[in-house]
Amino acid sequence: MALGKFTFSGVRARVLLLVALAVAPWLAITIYHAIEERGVAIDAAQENTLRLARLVSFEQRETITHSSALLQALSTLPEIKNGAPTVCQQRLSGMFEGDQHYTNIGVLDARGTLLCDALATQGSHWFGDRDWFQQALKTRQLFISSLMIGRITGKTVLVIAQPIFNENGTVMRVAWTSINIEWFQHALKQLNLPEGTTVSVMDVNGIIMAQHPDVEKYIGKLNPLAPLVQGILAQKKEGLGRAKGADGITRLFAYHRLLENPKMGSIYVSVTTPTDILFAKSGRVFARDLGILGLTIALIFILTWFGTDILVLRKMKALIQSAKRIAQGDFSARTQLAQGTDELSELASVFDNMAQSLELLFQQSQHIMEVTPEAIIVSNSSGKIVMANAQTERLFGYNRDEMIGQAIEILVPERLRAGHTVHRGAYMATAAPGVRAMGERRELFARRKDGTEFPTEISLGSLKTENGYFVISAVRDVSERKQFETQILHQATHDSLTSLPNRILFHDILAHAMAHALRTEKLLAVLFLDLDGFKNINDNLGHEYGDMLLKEIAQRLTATLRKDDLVARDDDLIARQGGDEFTILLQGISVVDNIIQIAEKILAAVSRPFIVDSHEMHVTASIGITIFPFDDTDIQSLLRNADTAMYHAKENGKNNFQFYTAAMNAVVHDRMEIENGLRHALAKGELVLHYQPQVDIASGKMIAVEALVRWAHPEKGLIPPDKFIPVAEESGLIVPIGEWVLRTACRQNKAWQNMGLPHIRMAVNLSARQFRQPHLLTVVAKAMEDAGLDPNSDSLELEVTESVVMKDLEGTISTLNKLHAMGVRLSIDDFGTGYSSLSYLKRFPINTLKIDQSFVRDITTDADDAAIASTIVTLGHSLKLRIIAEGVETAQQLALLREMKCDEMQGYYFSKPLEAAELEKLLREERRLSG
Ligand SMILES: Nc1nc2c(ncn2[C@@H]2O[C@@H]3COP(=O)(O)O[C@H]4[C@@H](O)[C@H](n5cnc6c(=O)[nH]c(N)nc65)O[C@@H]4COP(=O)(O)O[C@H]3[C@H]2O)c(=O)[nH]1
Repeated sequence: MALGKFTFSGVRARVLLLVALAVAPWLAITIYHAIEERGVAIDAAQENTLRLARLVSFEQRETITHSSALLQALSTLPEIKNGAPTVCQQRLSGMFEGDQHYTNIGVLDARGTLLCDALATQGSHWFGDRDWFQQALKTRQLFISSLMIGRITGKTVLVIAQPIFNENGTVMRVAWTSINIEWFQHALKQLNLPEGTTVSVMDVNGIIMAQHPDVEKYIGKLNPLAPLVQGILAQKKEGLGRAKGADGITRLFAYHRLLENPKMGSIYVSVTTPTDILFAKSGRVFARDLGILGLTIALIFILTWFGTDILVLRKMKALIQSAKRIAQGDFSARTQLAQGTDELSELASVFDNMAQSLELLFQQSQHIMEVTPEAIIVSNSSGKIVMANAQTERLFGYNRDEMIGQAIEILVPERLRAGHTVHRGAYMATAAPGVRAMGERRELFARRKDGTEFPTEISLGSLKTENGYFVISAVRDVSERKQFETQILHQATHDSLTSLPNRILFHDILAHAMAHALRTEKLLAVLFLDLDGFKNINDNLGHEYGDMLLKEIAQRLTATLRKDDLVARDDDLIARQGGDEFTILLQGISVVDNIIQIAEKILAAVSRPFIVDSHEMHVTASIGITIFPFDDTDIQSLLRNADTAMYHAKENGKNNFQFYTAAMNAVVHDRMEIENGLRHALAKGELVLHYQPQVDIASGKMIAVEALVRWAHPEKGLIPPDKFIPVAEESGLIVPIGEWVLRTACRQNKAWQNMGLPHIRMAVNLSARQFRQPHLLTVVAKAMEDAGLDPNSDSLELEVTESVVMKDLEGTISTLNKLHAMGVRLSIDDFGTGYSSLSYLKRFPINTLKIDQSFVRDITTDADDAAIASTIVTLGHSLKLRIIAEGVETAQQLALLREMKCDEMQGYYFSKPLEAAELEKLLREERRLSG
């Protein structure tokens, strides 16, 4: 909660609530008092009003009493009681002259006929229908009428009737007098009434006889309160009430019955006063009291509001601000509140002391961090660096500003960053709230700002708080230790003279290699090498020279097995067994020829002279070879076998290698014979070319020949190419041989052309090594040019096997494009045996696909082979290529291929490969395909 902002749960609100609770009784008492006051005022007003009603009633009753007394006195007079009408008339005539109060006085007989009156009214007048007459007869006592118009005077009057009895008590006559109602009015006018008060006198029907003030307005009209009052008066003599008038004003009214005996008729007085006026004073007092109270309370609230701020909130604000700054790491924050004895001042003082202790503690820990020999790095939950010490700067080469806010992975080599992020996530996922002590040690390569890497040991700890999760890493550079360990390990596993792996490491690696070879179904070869003539050098030139020679030999062996060698591999290993003995491990061997090649290279390398300190030294090597798993399956036996084989090599005249088994040695023998013979075959002119026709299936015409090399060995006769081409390929002899074939074939074709024979294409095979030789394009161009072949005459086609073109695809495309540009047709040999990438096939500028003869051989009997052949035809045609099938031997095979729409054929069915002269005959005959 931010202080200063008002909230209902804040300190200020609570204080205000307390104040409100404190003033509430005061407010309640004031209101209660005001209500009381008002009650008293009402009671007093009611009392006054009723008193006024009584007073008016009393005054008005005088009129009636006076008139009744007059009438009763008259009734006792004999002239009135039973005198003749004339006598009666004499008595009454002029009786009220000059008296405003009465309009008349008269006597009626028992039937209501007028006998005499004061006005001496002439003629017969009957009042038997008048209520006052009938009531007087009926009640036999004085009766006062309601307001009415006098029949004789025509004035508004109130009549009082008095029955007159004879001795028997029978009503003989009725005396009456009519009172001028102005009499009542007159009496009212004398009253001095309070403001708003109205006094009315009403007859039995509630008709207003007199009123003060505003008499004219209401006289003769029905008082709206009359029914209410009459109802109450039927039971009581007087009363009080409150009612709202038609004008919307609420009035207090008091009423009083004028006559004691209701049977004598009913007149009553009513006094009304508007309640507003009555309660105005008490209301004013109440409003004043409430106003004063409100102002006082408001003042108290204002004082409380600001008082809370000054006395409490400012101190609390200072405390909170300081606490926040400390939470943000600013330990210099203090409340700066004056000393005091109150609780808040005491709290502030305790707080400041605590802050001071924290600051000291922080400074101490900062100092410890700065002087610690380890790089301390603190990172947050998103892996961003939030703190680093001086040692971090020294160790990583960044200054702190560069590191803060960066991902911690900037300190990790790029290749390890992704893994580091994963491990960081895993470490954080296991975090529990609180402190995880430093301790989890890890080893990791770190990266300096300049990109260099170094090994580190990292101790990890973490802190999980409400403010977040932090990982603390203490990083130590362990380069020296690692170097030392590596050195020790190297010393233990390497020969100190040559730095080659020693016997121990060789055994170790051999054990792993054997397991690996079994899994991958490859061969291993262990070569045991012993120098021939080393002892002489040691004896004659001394150990120093011997040592130097051994170092040189180690280097040459290493260079021989260098990484880019065609046969040698990365994981091949040379070790020094001791003295002049070396062991070599060759891995991933699939053909024995590879071992032979390497052994030959080693022999050649060792036998080259060494010049050490201007001394020329000659040594050779004897090598024994054993093959795992053929010869044996355990390390000791393998090494013993190789050693034994090495002795055979020594016995065999040194400077040679021997396999442990006789069968292997026979293979080596044959191969070496071929290789040696082949070296001279070219010079001796022992190589010849045979040509095999290629025929267009649709026309049956011979359209090309394939040049196939043969070795006419002086002793062994004609040797087929698959016996010597692989040896030539491995030894590199294929390059000069291939060039000879190309040149010979081009010349032969030109010779046939010169003879005027039908034009045919000459197809020549290119081996892998030939295809990759740097001067291939020059060699081809030169061969065509020297032979005089027209590049645009479709005279030369080069056949490259599928496996060759599918290696180094981009290089292949480039070479093929260049050959194509030279006007050479291109064909893919043995198609279907490799794994062609069809997308690349599209990009090769080739003309022909040659279905391998392994599919053609069983095409009529094996549905799979037929399907493959048919697919190749369809695929080739979709790529606009011509398809040739090789190895076609039967009419059935040809028929099927024709059905498949294969374009060309080559095979014994048409012709075997022939010498040039024989082929010339075919051309001359223009031999065609039958069927
Ligand atoms: N069973 C049977 N075989 C048939 C039939 N028709 C042809 N052949 C044989 O099939 C081979 C076709 O040659 P290739 O696939 O290029 O296979 C060639 C080629 O890869 C390689 N070769 C031959 N001459 C040369 C050359 O001058 N240079 C290179 N680099 N390799 C060559 O030696 C391989 C074998 O050549 P050759 O022994 O001459 O064997 C030839 C040929 O005599 C038949 O109907 N039935």
